[in-house]
Amino acid sequence: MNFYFDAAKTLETLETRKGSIKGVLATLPEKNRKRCSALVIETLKYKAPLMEIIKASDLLKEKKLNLNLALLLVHDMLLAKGIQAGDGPIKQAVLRHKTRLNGELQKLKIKKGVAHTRDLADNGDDRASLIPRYIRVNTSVWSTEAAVKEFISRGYVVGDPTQSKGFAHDEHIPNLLLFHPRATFHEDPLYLSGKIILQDKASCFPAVVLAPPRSEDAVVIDATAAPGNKTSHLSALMGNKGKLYAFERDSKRYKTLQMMTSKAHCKNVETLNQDFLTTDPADGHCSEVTHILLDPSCSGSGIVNRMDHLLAAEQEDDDQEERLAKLAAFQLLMIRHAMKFPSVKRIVYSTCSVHATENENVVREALKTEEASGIFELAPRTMVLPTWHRRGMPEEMDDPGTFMLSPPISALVLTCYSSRRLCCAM
Ligand SMILES: C[S@@+](CC[C@H](N)C(=O)[O-])C[C@H]1O[C@@H](n2cnc3c(N)ncnc32)[C@H](O)[C@@H]1O
Repeated sequence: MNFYFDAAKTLETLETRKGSIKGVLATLPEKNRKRCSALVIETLKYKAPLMEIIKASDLLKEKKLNLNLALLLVHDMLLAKGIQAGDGPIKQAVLRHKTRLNGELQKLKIKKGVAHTRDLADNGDDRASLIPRYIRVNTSVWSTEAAVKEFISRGYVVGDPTQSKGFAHDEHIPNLLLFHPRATFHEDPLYLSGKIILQDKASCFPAVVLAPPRSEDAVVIDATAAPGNKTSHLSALMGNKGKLYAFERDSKRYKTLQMMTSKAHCKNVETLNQDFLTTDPADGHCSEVTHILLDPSCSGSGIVNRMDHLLAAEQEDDDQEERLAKLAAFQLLMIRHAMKFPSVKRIVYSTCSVHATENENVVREALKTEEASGIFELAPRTMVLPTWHRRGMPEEMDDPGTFMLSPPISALVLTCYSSRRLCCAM
């Protein structure tokens, strides 16, 4: 039954929208991760009909059950191979309602006019199936030329990634390859050994825009690092030289960060299970930091994948506004803190949100603060992926001439750049 408790806890975390489904599942204990993830995703796909079925029954009158646990157990009892746990009071409680729950399922299928139970599923956001599978070659381990040769030796052809065996170089991000959307590399030895990183294009923007120095005396901070894809990207861009301090305040996510940076062969990274806001910018190595990446917690509203779509519909408007305002206040605090580092030349702020509240508005406010005054300004387009076609929402900024850069789907990148001036782009 522990397995169901873990899965119920995961559903609970997802309700608080503290991260994407993928991110939250990555923090599950490795032992049960695969099985637990599959159950959570399947249950989310059927969440609406399962809720209807459970509510129409008396199941929740059973004292030992909360809604999430009930969703998982009813899912397995009605839609899978049965409850995978030994006999115990909780399993017995659900089994007592089996006939009624089954009856409600049949009624629901008639009401919805579907012949098969699978037709009740929410199969997610179709746009996700059009996004290429992106692979970042981990240049800390090998070169992109070697990676290309390896894929060609496996029968892949450089060219059109919409063909099942086609792949191509990304036109904006160096060392990023595009494959067919259905290509999977999760079990591939190249992925398991850290030679390739599965990282979407938008998520690669911040490290490239930060452009950290590639020298032995470089001192860089990744302020909000777990799970660590941007950390390993920064480390690779630094040529694994100098020092990259990676902060993560959440202890569970910190473990993932340690695992990911070790798997990616990052030798210049020092991970710190610490709140970035508690650092003293004037202290020790902090005073030498020249580049900071800030990719703080956000609403995740810009992430398009089949799974996160399953959570999207649940947010009420009022709740959302309050939540966004809270996130924006925290994000502003993080930028203000980063601006206090005395040697910092460039700050990149990025989110995977599509809301101006968390993007343009946060930057606009950041630029008005005393920390920014006379020191930081927005980066011009020439410094921030100049060939990228989109620049965010100028109407949301005080200076409509400011260039902003927004990827089409997954993330808004805002770059604050300083050489005693701050530049920014989204
Ligand atoms: C959006 S995620 C970062 C994703 C990461 N940059 C990557 O690409 O893999 C934000 C992370 O920041 C952490 N975090 C939030 N506030 C923090 C703080 N004040 N100090 C350190 N970490 C923080 C969260 O726990 C979360 O793991």
